[in-house]
Amino acid sequence: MREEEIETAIKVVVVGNGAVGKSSMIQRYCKGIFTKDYKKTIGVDFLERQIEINCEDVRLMLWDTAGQEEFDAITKAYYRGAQACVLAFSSTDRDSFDAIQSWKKKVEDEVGELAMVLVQNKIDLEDEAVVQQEEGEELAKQLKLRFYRTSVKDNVNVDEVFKYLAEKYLQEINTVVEEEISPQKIGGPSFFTTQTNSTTNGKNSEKEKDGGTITLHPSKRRTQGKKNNFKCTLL
Ligand SMILES: Nc1nc2c(ncn2[C@@H]2O[C@H](COP(=O)(O)OP(=O)(O)OP(=O)(O)O)[C@@H](O)[C@H]2O)c(=O)[nH]1
Repeated sequence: MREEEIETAIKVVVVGNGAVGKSSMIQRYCKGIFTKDYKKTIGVDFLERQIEINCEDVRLMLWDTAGQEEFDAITKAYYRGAQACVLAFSSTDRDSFDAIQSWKKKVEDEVGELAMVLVQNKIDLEDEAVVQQEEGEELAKQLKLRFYRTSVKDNVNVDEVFKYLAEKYLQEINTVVEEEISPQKIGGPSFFTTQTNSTTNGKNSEKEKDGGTITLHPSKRRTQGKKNNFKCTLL
């Protein structure tokens, strides 16, 4: 019998103008709370939550970055190593919508390509809305990103945003492993299986003698050097 234990950690950065609801979104997702008070983030903050995707444990490390430009130098350093990103704007703040492309660029300049999603927050504030749903949809189409409309206050779609990013990231990384690793090199496809049908070759993996643990090191080419090790235990 063979049992698999996989742990993946994903660094997610949440970016966007000040007061769009980045801290609130992370707090809602990780702690299940919402507060009306606005406390400007100074620099960066960090929370994490563990979820399960396709029977796989995934640890999401959520980095909350300040929206004000004065903190750009600090926050940029924290983008490095990110594997996923939330680009957030607020329904009630046109400037935050107009700034999305520049946030995207700031992150990509540091990290390269990564799993991204566009989020329109504060959809509960219908009367104060200055950005329409269609505009968000249009921008998402243009940027080729999935679009979510959230209300952190009413807890609408917040879980979905992070679940999508985790799934997208896992899909990408598993494609890398599948693309680059030929089963023949390790003596046939039955040697190693995961929920993703990933296999490995001698270069990117080690089979440790004790307990039959295999550690997969996905290619650095598509992951831009980020470390994401899959651990599977064969029983
Ligand atoms: N009505 C409503 N208010 C929200 C929502 N999300 C956040 N807020 C409020 O918006 C304000 C700003 O939220 P924050 O989460 O602090 O914003 P931020 O993007 O982290 O701001 P910076 O730290 O300055 O970058 C707070 O008063 C929140 O309570 C929402 O979905 N609906």
